[in-house]
Amino acid sequence: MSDFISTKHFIGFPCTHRQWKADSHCKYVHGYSRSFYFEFKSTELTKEGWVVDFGGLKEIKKWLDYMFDHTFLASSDDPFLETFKQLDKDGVIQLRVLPNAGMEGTAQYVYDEVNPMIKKLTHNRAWISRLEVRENEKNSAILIPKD
Ligand SMILES: Nc1nc2c(c(=O)[nH]1)N=C([C@H](O)[C@H](O)COP(=O)(O)OP(=O)(O)OP(=O)(O)O)CN2
Repeated sequence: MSDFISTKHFIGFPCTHRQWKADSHCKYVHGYSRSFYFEFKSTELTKEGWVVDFGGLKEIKKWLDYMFDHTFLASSDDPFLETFKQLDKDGVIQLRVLPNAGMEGTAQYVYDEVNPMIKKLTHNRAWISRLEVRENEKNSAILIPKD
């Protein structure tokens, strides 16, 4: 029995974040166009011979748009969270809160949200075997789930 992997690259998600615990300039709000590179794995293919349908991932794209398209990402323990909530209320930013807004934190968050979507879509036939979250051409974090 072979393992099959298919991939999908979602690109162009302009959003901002800050790393409030950093001593460097990363503590200031800064923005990038993020991208998400998924690898999906299965040992069993669909009747068409696919791991996942490349065109069947609209729900995932919709969720990524909600989270990362023209949004302001804050870590849930950011001391300025209340200020950001007020800015969201005032219509200045679209606030999205996650446990950690950095690249590794985002990879974990996206994996936790999207892996169940893939499993549901494929009736547990396929899952995320690797996920790379990129903030620009230089920097990314890769999550490889434990089997
Ligand atoms: N492992 C991680 N390291 C860093 C993260 C991260 O999420 N994971 N994030 C940051 C900053 O928030 C920022 O995203 C990177 O800024 P910077 O250190 O300035 O990185 P540059 O690529 O611009 O650095 P150059 O030296 O100018 O190439 C920091 N680290």
